[in-house]
Amino acid sequence: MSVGVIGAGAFGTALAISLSRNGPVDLWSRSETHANAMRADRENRSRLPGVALPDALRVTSDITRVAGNRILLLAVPMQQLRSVLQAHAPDFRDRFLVACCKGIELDSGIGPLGVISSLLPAARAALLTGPSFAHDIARGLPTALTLACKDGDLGKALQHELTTANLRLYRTRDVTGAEFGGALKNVVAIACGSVIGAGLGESARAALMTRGYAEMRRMAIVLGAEPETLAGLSGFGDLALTCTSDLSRNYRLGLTLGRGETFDSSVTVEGVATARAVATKAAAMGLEMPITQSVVGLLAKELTITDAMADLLSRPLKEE
Ligand SMILES: NC(=O)C1=CN([C@@H]2O[C@H](COP(=O)(O)OP(=O)(O)OC[C@H]3O[C@@H](n4cnc5c(N)ncnc54)[C@H](OP(=O)(O)O)[C@@H]3O)[C@@H](O)[C@H]2O)C=CC1
Ligand SMILES: O=C(CO)COP(=O)(O)O
Repeated sequence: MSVGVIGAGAFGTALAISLSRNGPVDLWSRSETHANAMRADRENRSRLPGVALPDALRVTSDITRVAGNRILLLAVPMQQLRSVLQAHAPDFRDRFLVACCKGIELDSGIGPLGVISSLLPAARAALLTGPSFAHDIARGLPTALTLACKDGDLGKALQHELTTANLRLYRTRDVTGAEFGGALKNVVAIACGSVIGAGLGESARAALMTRGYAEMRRMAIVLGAEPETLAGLSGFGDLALTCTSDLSRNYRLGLTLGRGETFDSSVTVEGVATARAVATKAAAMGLEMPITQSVVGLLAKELTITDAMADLLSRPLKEE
């Protein structure tokens, strides 16, 4: 099946590079100028510098051209997914849509597949998520991801179509677990970056990763997810990657918060909106999510790291 990628950012470009090892791939940018530059340079200098675009990767700013493919990967930031779908819904009809974003929508509290089904109820959709940095995928380094799809047969077909020699896909039907694991790990990564940036040590980071994982499980399981999904690539796997590497933008934002520095607001950091969305949702569900709450407070500058740690350490003692 032919593949098109919507969104020529770091991840969309990396996936297009990787998949073009299987056959031709169309990569769509909303900007004609950006598409022209990528075609001329055979590189995405603004979002993924240093990796050549293979000949089989065709760059376009023409939505009808990319939408001619059977499988469309949606590689745009979570908070933009709805507007992209609204703008191009007629072009996406009868396509297999694979959301590649990680987050929870701020206004609705739902994840990428929820957004797709709210706008296109008949769409056949899946989610691609898990531990991977765009540069690693683009350079052909070994990577394993999760393909989540409620429809088992479609999930199998997409798993085969989107696996490459270096990109190995596992599949699950637990879309809720995959959506919430991938979204919440970014919030925990901001928390972990903050404590490292503030010089509070590796032990504090390990505590936040573990208790953050407990928050991920708590919310996802109440929403119907399987615990095993949270323990898999889309949950624990991505948590491990994002909370320990300064290649992660979420972790780097945390580092700057911890150091009292400012972060470039043009960079995509999914955990910012997701922390707020999840905190609101947790309150409505009556769930305790103290680390998420602390991240919301830090981002809003209502809390310092010292306050946040004091709050977390003084919570009532309980069983693990
Ligand atoms: N980078 C990574 O390593 C990974 C990223 N992801 C996920 O992929 C998703 C995208 O991230 P990433 O590619 O890194 O982000 P980038 O910031 O690199 O790129 C975002 C892309 O989306 C485009 N875009 C934004 N809004 C719209 C819109 N309304 N219509 C059309 N295009 C739009 C941008 O276009 P423009 O340049 O014109 O603004 C840009 O090309 C995120 O959810 C992220 O969590 C997942 C795994 C790894
Ligand atoms: O999702 C990612 C790794 O799996 C990328 O992380 P960042 O969005 O924090 O850069």
